[in-house]
Amino acid sequence: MFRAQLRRQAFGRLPNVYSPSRLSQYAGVTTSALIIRIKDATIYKDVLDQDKASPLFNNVNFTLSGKNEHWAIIARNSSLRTDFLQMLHGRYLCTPPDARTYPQFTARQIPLQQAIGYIGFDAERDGLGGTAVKGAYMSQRYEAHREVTDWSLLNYLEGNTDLNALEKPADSLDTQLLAKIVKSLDLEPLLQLPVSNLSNGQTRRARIAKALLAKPELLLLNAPFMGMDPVSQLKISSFLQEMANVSLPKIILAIRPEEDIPPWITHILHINPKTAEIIQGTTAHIYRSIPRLAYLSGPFVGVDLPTLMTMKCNLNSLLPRSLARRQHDTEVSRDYLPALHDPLPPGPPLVEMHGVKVSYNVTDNVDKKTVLGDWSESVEGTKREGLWWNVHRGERWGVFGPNGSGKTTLLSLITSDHPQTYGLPIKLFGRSRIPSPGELGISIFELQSRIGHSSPEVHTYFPKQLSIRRVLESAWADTPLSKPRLTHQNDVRIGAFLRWFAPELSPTKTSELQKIAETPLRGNWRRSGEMRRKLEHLNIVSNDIDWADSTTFRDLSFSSQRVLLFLRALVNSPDLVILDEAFSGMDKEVRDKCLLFLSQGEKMIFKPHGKTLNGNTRYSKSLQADNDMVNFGGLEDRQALLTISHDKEDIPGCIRQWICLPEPGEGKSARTGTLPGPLELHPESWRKIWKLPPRPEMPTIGRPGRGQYPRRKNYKQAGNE
Ligand SMILES: Nc1ncnc2c1ncn2[C@@H]1O[C@H](COP(=O)(O)OP(=O)(O)OP(=O)(O)O)[C@@H](O)[C@H]1O
Repeated sequence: MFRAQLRRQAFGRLPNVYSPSRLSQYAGVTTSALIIRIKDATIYKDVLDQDKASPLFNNVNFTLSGKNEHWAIIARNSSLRTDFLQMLHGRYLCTPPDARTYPQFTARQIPLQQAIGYIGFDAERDGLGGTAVKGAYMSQRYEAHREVTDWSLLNYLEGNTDLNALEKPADSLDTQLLAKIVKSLDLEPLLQLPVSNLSNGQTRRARIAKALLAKPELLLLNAPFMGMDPVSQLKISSFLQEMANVSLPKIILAIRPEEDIPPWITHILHINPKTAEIIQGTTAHIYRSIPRLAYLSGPFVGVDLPTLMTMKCNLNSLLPRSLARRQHDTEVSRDYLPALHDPLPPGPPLVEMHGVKVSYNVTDNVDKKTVLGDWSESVEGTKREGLWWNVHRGERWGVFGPNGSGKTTLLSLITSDHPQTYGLPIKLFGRSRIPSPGELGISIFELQSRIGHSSPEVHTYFPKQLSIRRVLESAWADTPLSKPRLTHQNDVRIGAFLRWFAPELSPTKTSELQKIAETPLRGNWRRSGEMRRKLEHLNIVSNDIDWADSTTFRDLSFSSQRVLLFLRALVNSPDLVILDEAFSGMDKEVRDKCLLFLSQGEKMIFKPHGKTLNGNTRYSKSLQADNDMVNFGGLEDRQALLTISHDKEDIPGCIRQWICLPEPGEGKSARTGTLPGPLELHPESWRKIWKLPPRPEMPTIGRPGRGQYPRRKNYKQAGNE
């Protein structure tokens, strides 16, 4: 009776999904012991939205107690995850105002800004924020020369990033904590390095360290594992668990549904991407409510369906029928490639590296650091120093390796952003950078016209004031800001790209093409003369894509900016396409659309709600394909592709060759291999690339079903007690 009363007092109405375990969990917890208490709240982005009655979240109920509970916020859409964490952080308008309270912080009079820390890696920009200085131009990252404002990582962590830093007393720094964090996050060897030289993964670790050093009571981490190699992911996850276990600080993670949910997470809050409806409870409870989540990111992640089927587990109750059927029937990848798919025969070499070694501070024996090629390998039977690697036309490479192993450095040698490209034994498109007797060197302008490149670095330094159309046009220019050399064909190609991606790029999120596709015409309308005329008319008049002139790169969301840079890398059909973390930060559906476009161009469309009886019915020929008006048909055989990603979901299905760089300082050489088909349909290959141990036995979810435990007799026979 008393318990029921208390429950009513603390929560009012019950949360959207309520589990008995959750009920008992809060019985006995007084309101003042709660860290966050949100009850029947409606959240608006700003006051104006309130007038328009378009809330971000409706009827939010959420409680974070001081108990040993660890929450993960899961949503497919990056902006939903960010908005929810920001809402927990005290941002946005809450109605009624007292529906969102922070009882513990209020009782102890700790200001919210001090009590709650937030770091976002997802839709927010990389880099170390305003507290540190990133290079002013892309190649500055790879230079050995240091400016006075090139703060070291130690300066950054200690907060000494003012020019008169020495005049500031280093009072509040907890040196013990600093030492512990630096050790646990493997930052020790990087402490004296300028922050602008850190790799993406190293930068992320540095940001986590900085946030922990501020000693918040609660730390909100948005997509902390994005861009981290699988080994670092595990290390950081167990370090966060260690901190969270003692509530120093308490941690809430926001992750994507396809990411592994760390095993120490006890509670999940899932946000529906379409309706923003919230479902929450213990992990076991959520896996039972949303079996798809258990399959995608829970204990079954990475286990292919046939293996799952053979496991002693009541899968029927776990997997929704449609998913089971789809996984079973489909024999094509997301980008419409068959499960077994031979690589293309290699053409002439585009990139030749004959013993490449990248070192910094070579004149200083103490500070000398080799970041790539610090090994010897067997080349045609002879031991040779450095990296020996060729990329041929028709090849599709995945470039892998732990954070800091030199992947971006390797690609920067190819794009020539790295100053050492000139002195190293590298040939690009058959020529060296510097002229040799009887041979002209390849110019930077020729390189730029033959390489399409999208990466977090390109994103950071790209001029944001350009219109969407100008961004695509700049693929035919010497630099993003110089005048492009355009022909009528280029214009038609740009129009085709803009139309295909109008739902992602235009302010109205609609596409004229879609409207035409839905126009009812008589007879075999998709292939009628009338349809063709309509499509041709679009190309001539082009007023359906006027928005591309009036909308700038800056106006787009982070995910759409990434889409635009991906399209820029493809639009002029360069000989070599380099996609370095090009899909990170994109929403899942958008990323899959980009992958399909890379492989099939305008030929195929994906219908998320198509019939699932036969996997192929989800894909159908496009209007353009039906009317022989495909302008871009995906990556061509004469092109080569290089992709970098730590996320297996971001690897294009066409990748057949892979190279994995060793851990820096390991002395081992790079490993190479091939894939039998799309990585998505060969999940075991991912473990092979990363040399990961076999997956542990699948844990039991919820109450064990029949046959999940060995019979008592066999159990004893096996020598167990
Ligand atoms: N100017 C420099 N001086 C010394 N070391 C540098 C310099 N520039 C880069 N590095 C180091 O080179 C190494 C390789 O960096 P790179 O960005 O190529 O790694 P990566 O494999 O792409 O990592 P990530 O997966 O984290 O993006 C890193 O350890 C980085 O700190």
